[in-house]
Amino acid sequence: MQTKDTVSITEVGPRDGLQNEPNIIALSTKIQLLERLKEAGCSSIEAGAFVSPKWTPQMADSAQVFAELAKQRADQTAQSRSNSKVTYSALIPNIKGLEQAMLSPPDKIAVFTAASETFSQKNTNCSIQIGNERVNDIIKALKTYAPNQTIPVRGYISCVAGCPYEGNIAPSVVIKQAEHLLAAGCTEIALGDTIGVGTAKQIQSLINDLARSIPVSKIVVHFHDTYGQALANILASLEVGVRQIDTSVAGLGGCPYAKGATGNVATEDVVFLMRGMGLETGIDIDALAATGHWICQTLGISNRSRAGQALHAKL
Ligand SMILES: CC(C)(COP(=O)([O-])OP(=O)([O-])OC[C@H]1O[C@@H](n2cnc3c(N)ncnc32)[C@H](O)[C@@H]1OP(=O)([O-])[O-])[C@@H](O)C(=O)NCCC(=O)NCCSC(=O)C[C@@](C)(O)CC(=O)[O-]
Repeated sequence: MQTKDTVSITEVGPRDGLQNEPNIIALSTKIQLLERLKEAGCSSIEAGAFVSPKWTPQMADSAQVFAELAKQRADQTAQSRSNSKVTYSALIPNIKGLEQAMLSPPDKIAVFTAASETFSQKNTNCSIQIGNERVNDIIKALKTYAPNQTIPVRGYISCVAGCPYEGNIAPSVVIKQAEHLLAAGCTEIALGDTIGVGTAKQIQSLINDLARSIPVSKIVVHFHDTYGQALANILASLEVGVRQIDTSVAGLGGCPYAKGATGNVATEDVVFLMRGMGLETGIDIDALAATGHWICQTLGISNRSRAGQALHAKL
């Protein structure tokens, strides 16, 4: 449960970030990244996706990732388990994905939909309506897999501030979609500005509109930084009560179905901002910056975090 001075960050680099890398990434690199993020204090991490390997080959080894996480947890003593409790979540598109995920159950699952018909087709090969039916099926099936345990379900909505194919998206479509996801049993709604076109006033207005039917405590902001607006949009979201933010270490990522889209806002930049505002994230920014530098070196890519670069230059 968050207090007034706390912000909850979900690190999505291992999923949203790595899914876009052009080269296949070794399982050991993924495991090491997860370990380093945990050591840096990240307490909520989206660790993989049980999507079709034909569609997103970088996530094809997610079953191994979650098996390794389960093994690590089993090897820990009860004491160290409670000291280092991290919520690992997985993206699930359909029943087949859920079946595979439940072999080493994630702590949380994330279903994903869109506020744009065209994006829904490009990303999941189905309409918004069919996507919603899949969400209903997944949540219903989840109860049979884990009858004695409540596994929280995040519901993503892509393209909340604009679509690469359809342009403007009406807030009413986002609201309707969020209401559907909540009614289906989602415990939180992640607003994806997939192509980073949202601006502060627009985002604030969307959240205020949404907050009429959804408690703001259930809203997560998931901003890509393509147009350099993500930090401003996070600040605007905080002003209207949002306390859950998605970020990606070193700004890893992009979107395979949105040309030119960059990664999520960098975790280092957000932690730097939160620290300055006196909002606690539980993340050690130096350890995080070292992790951002390490993963970029390992993958041979540039670090998109401004704070991460500055902190690393001082080392
Ligand atoms: C939804 C599907 C699966 C439909 O894909 P489809 O091709 O329509 O699936 P299908 O049901 O027709 O089945 C075709 C084949 O795929 C297999 N299949 C079917 N499902 C699975 C599965 N789960 N895992 C493994 N295999 C699967 C299935 O078994 C069958 O195999 P075959 O008989 O041909 O050998 C596909 O479109 C898909 O995987 N899409 C996901 C693409 C993706 O990873 N996108 C990125 C994540 S979303 C995102 O990044 C946005 C977000 C969340 O970050 C928010 C934001 O920023 O906006």
